[in-house]
Amino acid sequence: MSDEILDVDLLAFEQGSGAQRRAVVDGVTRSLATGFVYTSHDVPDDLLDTAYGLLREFFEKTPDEKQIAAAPGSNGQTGYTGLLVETAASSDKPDWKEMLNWATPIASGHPLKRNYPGSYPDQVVPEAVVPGITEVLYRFHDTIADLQRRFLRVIAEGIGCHETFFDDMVKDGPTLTRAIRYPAMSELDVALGADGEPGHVWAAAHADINLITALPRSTAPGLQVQVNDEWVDAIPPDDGVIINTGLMLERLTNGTIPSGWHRVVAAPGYEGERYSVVQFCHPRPWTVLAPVPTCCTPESPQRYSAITAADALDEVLYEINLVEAARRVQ
Ligand SMILES: O=C(O)CCC(=O)C(=O)O
Ligand SMILES: [Fe+2]
Repeated sequence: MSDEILDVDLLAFEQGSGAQRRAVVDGVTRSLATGFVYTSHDVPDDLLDTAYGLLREFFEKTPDEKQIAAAPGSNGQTGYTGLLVETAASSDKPDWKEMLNWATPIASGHPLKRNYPGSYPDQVVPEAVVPGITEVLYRFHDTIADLQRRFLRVIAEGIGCHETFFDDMVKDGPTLTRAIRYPAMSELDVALGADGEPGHVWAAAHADINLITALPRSTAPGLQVQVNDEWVDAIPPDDGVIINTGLMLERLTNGTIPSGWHRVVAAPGYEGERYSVVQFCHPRPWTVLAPVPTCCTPESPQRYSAITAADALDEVLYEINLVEAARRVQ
């Protein structure tokens, strides 16, 4: 496996010459052997600053105030989820993190919402505790979602599909934005009490379920990627966005693009908290995830059967402990 996470220029793919465009496709294809790539972008800095500022204001509220933004019945797909709930499929120790999830609402009569209400819950945002946050969160969501749609065009070319292959697949998809606060590790013992078991980390090793994930900014190091059985720090260049691949893309590409395994751990000696906002780009739930013909060859025969995106997501939500009526880890 190639072991380097490369830095590419999405804008050169969109605006450059044929040779520049090919160089970006080539760089992305090589880098995604690790499941990760860094890219330049055109998301305005002040949008990131404003969103992160308001999110910090939210997470600094009292636990009771944050609970106002909880959305019972949504299985963590919108609103606030408290500390020590989400648990990586590979682990039985919940993550030391709290989070706020949101997505842009679609019309209630839209067939996607009628057929897949679980994927399109009515949005719960903390407007009551942080006035003005709703508009910023939705603007942030739409801006990053558009960046992901554009980045998928590079990937489409890289796998020999038409560059617009993913456009329809993600239009009105249940793409989810998630703000995460990881408290200082020193606070964990207090939270767990005397019976607490060791072994919790900020986020245990996992691969994301979706197509690709964008990570525009974090406030401290901690994200690590598994490359050739070693954990390496993911440190994007200044102003770079991290993109990582998920299990749905691995299935669609017949394993040609593996999903990126990652975890979030506090660096030894680091005593602070960490904030990050990530966005999971999802295909529409009715998408049948079957390997594309360009990725199935005599040397690489079809490895995966087909499954709908809705069913694939349902299975993972159970595995990661977000199904409220069936928590695997209490
Ligand atoms: O906080 C990060 O940098 C990554 C978070 C993550 O991997 C996730 O929420 O799936
Ligand atoms: Fe992740």
